[in-house]
Amino acid sequence: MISCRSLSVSFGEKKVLDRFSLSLPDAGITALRGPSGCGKTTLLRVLAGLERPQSGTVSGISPREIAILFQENRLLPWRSVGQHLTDVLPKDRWKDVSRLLELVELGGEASVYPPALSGGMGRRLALARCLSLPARLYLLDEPFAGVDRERAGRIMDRMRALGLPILLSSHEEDILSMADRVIPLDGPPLRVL
Ligand SMILES: Nc1ncnc2c1ncn2[C@@H]1O[C@H](COP(=O)(O)OP(=O)(O)OP(=O)(O)O)[C@@H](O)[C@H]1O
Repeated sequence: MISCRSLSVSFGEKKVLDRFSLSLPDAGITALRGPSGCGKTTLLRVLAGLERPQSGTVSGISPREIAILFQENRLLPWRSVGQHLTDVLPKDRWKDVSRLLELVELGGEASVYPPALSGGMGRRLALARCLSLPARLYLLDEPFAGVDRERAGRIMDRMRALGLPILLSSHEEDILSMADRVIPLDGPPLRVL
C-alpha cells in the first residue's frame, strides 16, 4: 500500500502540511479537497519526490513509479496532438494513441497543433499524455481546469473503468463528487484514510 506518514512542510514561517498522513488504495480515484493555497500541490510534489518534507515519510512507492500532471499543460506548440503522445510512448504502443485521445475526447484532433486548441482541449491533451506513461500512481493536479462538467464526468468514468490508481487535486465540488473517495486538506492536522 502507498502511504505517507506525518508529513510536515513549511515555507519560511508558513506551515503548509502539518503531520499529514494518508494511505492510498491500489486502484480507484482519490481526490484531495481544499481551498486554493491549502497545500494540495505541495502534497503531490512531495509524493512525486519534487519537494522534500521537513519531516515524515512516503512509503510503498518510488518517484520513478509515478506520473504527474502539473497544473500547467507544458505543451509544445511545434508538436501536434498525436505527436505529444508518440513522443512519450514506445513505438510498440503507438497503436494506443487513438484510444488515449478518445479517452479524453480528442479523437478527431490528432493532427492539430496546440495553438489551435481551446484551454480545455489543451488540458485534456496534457492529461492524455500523462496517462500514456506507465505508472503505479497518477498524480493529477487540477486535471479538469477549463473542462466542462459533463465531459469531465465522462473522462473520470473512463479512467475509473481502466482501474488506474489516481490521486487528483481539485477545489471544484462537481469534480470531487465524482471521485471514489475524498480527502480534505483543510480539516484537523492529522488525517488518516
Ligand atoms: N516553493 C514555494 N515557496 C514558498 N511558498 C510556497 C512554495 N510552494 C508553495 N508555497 C505556498 O504554500 C501554500 C500551498 O501552496 P499549494 O500550491 O500547495 O496550494 P494548493 O492547495 O495546491 O493551491 P491551488 O488550489 O491554488 O493550486 C501557498 O500558500 C503557497 O504560496
